[in-house]
Amino acid sequence: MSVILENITKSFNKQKVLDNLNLEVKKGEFHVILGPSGEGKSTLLSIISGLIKPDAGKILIDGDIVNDLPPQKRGIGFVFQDFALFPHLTVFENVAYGLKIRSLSNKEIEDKVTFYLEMVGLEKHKDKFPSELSGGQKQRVALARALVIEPKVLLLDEPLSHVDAWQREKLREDLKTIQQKTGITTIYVTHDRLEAILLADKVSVLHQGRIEQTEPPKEIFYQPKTSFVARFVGATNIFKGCIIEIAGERAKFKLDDSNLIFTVKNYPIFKEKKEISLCLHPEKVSLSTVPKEENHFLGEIIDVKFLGMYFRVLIGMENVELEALVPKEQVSLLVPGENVWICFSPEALHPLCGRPCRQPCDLRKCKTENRCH
Ligand SMILES: Nc1ncnc2c1ncn2[C@@H]1O[C@H](COP(=O)(O)OP(=O)(O)OP(=O)(O)O)[C@@H](O)[C@H]1O
Repeated sequence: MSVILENITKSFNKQKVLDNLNLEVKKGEFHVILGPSGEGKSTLLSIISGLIKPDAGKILIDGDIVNDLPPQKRGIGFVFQDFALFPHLTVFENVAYGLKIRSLSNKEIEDKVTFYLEMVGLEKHKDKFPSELSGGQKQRVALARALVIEPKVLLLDEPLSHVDAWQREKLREDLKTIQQKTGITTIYVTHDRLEAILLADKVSVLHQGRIEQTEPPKEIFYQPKTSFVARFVGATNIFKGCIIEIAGERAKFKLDDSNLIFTVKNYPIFKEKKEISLCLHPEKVSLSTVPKEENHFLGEIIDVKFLGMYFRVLIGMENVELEALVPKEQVSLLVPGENVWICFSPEALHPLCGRPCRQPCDLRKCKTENRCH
């Protein structure tokens, strides 16, 4: 079932948390809402489920407006961050609870609970109490309990945040498999960009009460459209400057406060003398002892941080600092104080909007000066 939110607004104590928010989740989609803590992610899920009423706006499930339907009539399964299991009931009884209050027969309850406990890999633990389970197992019970009522939509509120790192990976994989198997429309909120990449068909980034960009994970990560999205997904190199020349497939971009000129792919929104910001993902920068690529600049290594498989390298060049994420094989190059060639392709640079649009931003449609820029 599809879920559509139209112009949802919600304030607490006169403080706006959601501000004319629009969102479209297609049938069968695994949709991740990504945003920092306190941006209103849980509020958004509570509004969809009916636990909280919006101050304004419409909630549509499968095309029907459900604003006035109570939570139990919306056909929604909810998995909370903190499991919210009944401590005095066994795993089986926790999962069976939603079916009992719907007055199903004992046989139907037995069959459905067994089916979903098998799906989440907990059939052997059905007689245990929540206190006898690990965090990951508790969240599997919560997932089975949400699925057993066969909801039209599954909402998950940071379900992996109280699960240890080892179990988190396995549970994340299982969640994706279960969602694909059941085909249930799923909305998953998180502040963790890795979870968003690994799980989502589509990611929506929430900022200042609105969805700032909705796209598949690859586009969100490599083609962020606002500086907030860029920073949040790790595209930390953001340059302000001006398009000074356009020639066919290429444009020249001069950075503010520097003599540096980058060669950029020519985007339809570019015009000569246009002021714009470009972002460059640190992964798209390579460091070399010899100049490579259309963009190559000599810089000085300022700092090197070890991140496991990669090094995060801070390099300075002509009033500009830039981050590169480079594989550890390049470690011999990386000595603070040494010079190094900073290389990247024109395609690695992406234009950003000056300010967010009311609708999720789409630069391809944004050809005029006055909408996004
Ligand atoms: N019932 C409430 N009464 C008053 N303020 C609330 C209520 N619920 C949420 N808020 C406030 O609304 C804002 C958004 O909260 P919300 O829990 O939706 O954010 P979140 O993005 O889910 O954060 P987190 O990732 O930390 O869970 C916060 O400032 C919070 O204090």
